[in-house]
Amino acid sequence: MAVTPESKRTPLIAGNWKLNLNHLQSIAFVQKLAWSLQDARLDFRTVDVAVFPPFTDLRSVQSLIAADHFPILFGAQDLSEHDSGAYTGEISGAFLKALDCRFVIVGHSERRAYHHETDAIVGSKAAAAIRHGLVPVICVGETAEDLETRGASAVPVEQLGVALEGLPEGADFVVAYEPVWAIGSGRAATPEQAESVAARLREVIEGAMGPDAAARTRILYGGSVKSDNIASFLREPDVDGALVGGASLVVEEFAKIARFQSHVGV
Ligand SMILES: O=C(CO)COP(=O)(O)O
Repeated sequence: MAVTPESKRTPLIAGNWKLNLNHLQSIAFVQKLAWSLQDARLDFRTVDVAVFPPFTDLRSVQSLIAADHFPILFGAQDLSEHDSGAYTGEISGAFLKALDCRFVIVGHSERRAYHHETDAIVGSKAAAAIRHGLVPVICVGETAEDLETRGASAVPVEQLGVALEGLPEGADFVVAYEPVWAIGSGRAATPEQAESVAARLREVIEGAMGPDAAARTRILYGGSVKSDNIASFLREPDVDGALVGGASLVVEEFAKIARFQSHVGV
């Protein structure tokens, strides 16, 4: 879908910490990140910066951000598809909302692979997020084998189609296109590859949720994003930010990614 620069959505730079940084480390990290971005005079009206700590860090991150008015957003890495009941170990959307989470990641490829989350479960989690006023970051992406046998977009298109089925009209959500072969491999997709899948995903959103949703929904790229390749992705018309793993654990590197507009023009 062609988008003029004026209609570009506010970029979202999101750091998925995965199973890293305990609650004490998360406090130090968020302080340093906020100071670094404020020092660099990042204009927070032009970019949203969010971190996704482990559940046990959320209270610490919430308290710090609220107390110091840091303009940093945060979310959780997963939630339960259930709202309450006998589901040992699960965390509900209501619990996350009560900690001021804005976002929650659903369907990360690591959860699909290691926790056997199906497209239907991911859809049900996305719906649970919306039910509780959270913005789901719906992750989709093909494995190396999918890429070889079915091309880049077939699996992400299928995954997103199912995830959107149970969402109400007007739902606010983010999509993250993360090719599994690019995650943690140091081998990022090219900006052209990311754009080509992102454009297909935008068509899926348009088909399922209508043209307004397609125009306003942010589609992120994830997989070996670093400060030296971020700007090339953000130049693509349908790529509206990044979901960053490894590089989001190093404060200076993540701050540099968040400041992509200053080090290379887009
Ligand atoms: O999985 C990712 C973010 O969710 C990407 O991880 P890397 O940035 O480490 O490749």
